[in-house]
Amino acid sequence: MLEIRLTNAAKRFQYDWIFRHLDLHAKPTDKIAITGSNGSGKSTFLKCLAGINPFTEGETEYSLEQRSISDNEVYRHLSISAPYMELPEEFTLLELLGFHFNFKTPYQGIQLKEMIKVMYLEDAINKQVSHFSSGMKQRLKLGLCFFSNTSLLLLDEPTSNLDRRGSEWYQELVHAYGQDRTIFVASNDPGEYEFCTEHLSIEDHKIKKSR
Ligand SMILES: Nc1ncnc2c1ncn2[C@@H]1O[C@H](COP(=O)(O)OP(=O)(O)OP(=O)(O)O)[C@@H](O)[C@H]1O
Repeated sequence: MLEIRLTNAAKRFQYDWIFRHLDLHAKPTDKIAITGSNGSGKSTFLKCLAGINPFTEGETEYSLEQRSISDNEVYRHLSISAPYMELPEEFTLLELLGFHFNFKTPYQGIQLKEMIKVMYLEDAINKQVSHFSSGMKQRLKLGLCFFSNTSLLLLDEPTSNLDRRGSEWYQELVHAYGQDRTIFVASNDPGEYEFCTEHLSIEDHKIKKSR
């Protein structure tokens, strides 16, 4: 189970500070919402946590079962779903899942057939991902996240492109596959993070915490 400690973390692009002076201890199974207005830095914060962008200042410590994980190993323990993350569109669904799970272990041994059923994509098994609707792609992105055996899930606008049924499905996914994992949700839609017990709000370069 993964723990994250940030001490005095900060991010700046050129001369613009996005956030500063952040201390955070995310414990295993914590569910944390990141909120803030458009352009406040929610996605940037998730990218820093994922190691896609580096923090400008501060210390980051990741540990698994009390054992420290080096920065270049962190990616093995996390999954991210975000609007800016591309799917390999030339694959069919079955090819993509086969490829992905060559590298990641399935969560609790779940089989590809079961994943496809849970994502309600049975009719698209041999369809190229480039021909998926935006909602189908979003279910696939979230499925790849939740069905990979990683301790940290980073979800950026998780229900974008999902209809009402899809949004309810997302809640069920969190409930069925997210209980024993640390989850961060970057969002401005309360429906996406109602299960979160901690809130970080980014405004004016400051991050405010509340429960
Ligand atoms: N690579 C970059 N270089 C320079 N500035 C950047 C870069 N990435 C993001 N920014 C800036 O950082 C700020 C925060 O952007 P970010 O996408 O994190 O906001 P957000 O809160 O996720 O917004 P939204 O709710 O609109 O998705 C914005 O002013 C953005 O222009």
